[in-house]
Amino acid sequence: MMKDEIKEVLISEQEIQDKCRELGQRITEEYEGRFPLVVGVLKGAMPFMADLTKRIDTHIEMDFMDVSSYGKGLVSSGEVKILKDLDTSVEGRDVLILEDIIDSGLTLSYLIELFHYRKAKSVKVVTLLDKPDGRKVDLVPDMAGFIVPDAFVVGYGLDYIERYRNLPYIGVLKPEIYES
Ligand SMILES: O=P(O)(O)OC[C@H]1O[C@H](OP(=O)(O)OP(=O)(O)O)[C@H](O)[C@@H]1O
Ligand SMILES: Nc1nc2[nH]cnc2c(=O)[nH]1
Repeated sequence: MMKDEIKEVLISEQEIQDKCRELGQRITEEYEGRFPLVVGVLKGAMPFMADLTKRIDTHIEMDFMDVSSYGKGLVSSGEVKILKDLDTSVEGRDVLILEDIIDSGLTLSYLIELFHYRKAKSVKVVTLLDKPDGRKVDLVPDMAGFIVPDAFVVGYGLDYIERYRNLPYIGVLKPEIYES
């Protein structure tokens, strides 16, 4: 079974759900009456977007972007390519980007710059996981769920070669998975 391939659970399903409730409350308070555009970054942010937005008790608009850093697998190359753009204009909007993880920070710094260039009124970032040790650019999220160590994590949207996104928790894989 898939769960037998996990060496260690770092963040449990319950901890993730509790964090979504807490972040949802903070977002509700901050964005009440502002009708923000909440942008989920595919594919990784999909489970977080689904759970977190249900905890936001004010009107929001949801949209998605699919960006890919070239070089799949364990290492990000730093080049970002738009695979699916927003359906909505960000001009004059309060944009809240939802990410599953910030590692090098390259994906997000690209998106933040892009949304400012497109004349968003404000651009903020909420990430479930923050891996500060992986940073290649100076970027601090406005809200972060959990700090994770400098290890490759999977689950709850995060993949290894497109697998493990459907795990309900965050964990690290057994070393033999990378060898096979
Ligand atoms: O801070 P960075 O080093 O840029 O890494 C973070 C990005 O990497 C992952 O996405 P990926 O490009 O693997 O696409 P995916 O969400 O479709 O798996 C993750 O979902 C973040 O978007
Ligand atoms: N699955 C996964 N994707 C990432 N993208 C950037 N860092 C990570 C990570 O630790 N795990």
